[in-house]
Amino acid sequence: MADVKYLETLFEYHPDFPKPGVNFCDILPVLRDPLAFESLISHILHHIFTVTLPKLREGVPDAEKKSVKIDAIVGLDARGFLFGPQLAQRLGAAFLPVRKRGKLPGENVQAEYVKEYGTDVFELPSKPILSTSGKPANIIVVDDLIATGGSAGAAGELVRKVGGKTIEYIFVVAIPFLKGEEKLDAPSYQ
Ligand SMILES: O=P(O)(O)OC[C@H]1O[C@H](OP(=O)(O)OP(=O)(O)O)[C@H](O)[C@@H]1O
Ligand SMILES: Nc1ncnc2[nH]cnc12
Repeated sequence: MADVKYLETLFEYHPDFPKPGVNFCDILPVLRDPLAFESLISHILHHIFTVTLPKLREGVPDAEKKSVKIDAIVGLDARGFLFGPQLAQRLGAAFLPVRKRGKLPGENVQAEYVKEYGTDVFELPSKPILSTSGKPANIIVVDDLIATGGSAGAAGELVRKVGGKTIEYIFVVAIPFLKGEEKLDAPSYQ
C-alpha cells in the first residue's frame, strides 16, 4: 500500500493559477495511479473507523453503539465528487452532492461564499437529511482541498439548513497559512 508521504509526492503545484498569487495544488495525478488512489481511500476510511466513529460513540451504551453511524457523506462540486461516493458506499452511508448554483433541479437551499480565487454559490436539495435514529443526521463533508475554508464553510451552512449535523470535515490537502479551519463548525482532518 502506498503511504501518505508517497501520495504527497504526486500532488503538483502550479504558481499563479488560476490567478496571479495563487499556488494551485493539483491532486488529480493521484487518480492516475490506482494503487495510490486505493491507498488514499483506505487511509481516510482507517481514520473514520479508528477515530471519527469511536469519538461519535463515546458515552453511548454498548448495546446502542452500532446504531450510531455516519448517515451521509456530503461532497463538494467538483473534486469532492471524486472521493465522496467511494467513502459513502464503503460506510453504508448516503452520498449527497453539493453543487454550484444552477445545476440542481427542484427546490434547493443556497449559501454564497468567498474562496481563495473568487466567489460562488453552493446549493443542496431542501429536503431534510434523515438519520435512522430520529436525531439530526451525522454528516461528514469531503473535499479535495481546504484553502480559505469558504467552500467547506458554506457546505456546513447548507447541512445545518436541512437539519443535519456535520461531525467532521475531511480533505486530502490543506493550505494551512490560509487558516480555513477557522471557518468550520466541526473538527477537520487532512
Ligand atoms: O477553501 P476555499 O478557499 O474555499 O477553496 C477550496 C475550494 O476550491 C476548489 O474548488 P473550485 O471552486 O475551484 O471548484 P472545482 O472543484 O469545481 O474545480 C477546491 O476543490 C475546493 O472546493
Ligand atoms: N491553492 C489552491 N489549490 C487548489 N485548489 C484551490 N482552491 C482554492 N485554493 C486552491
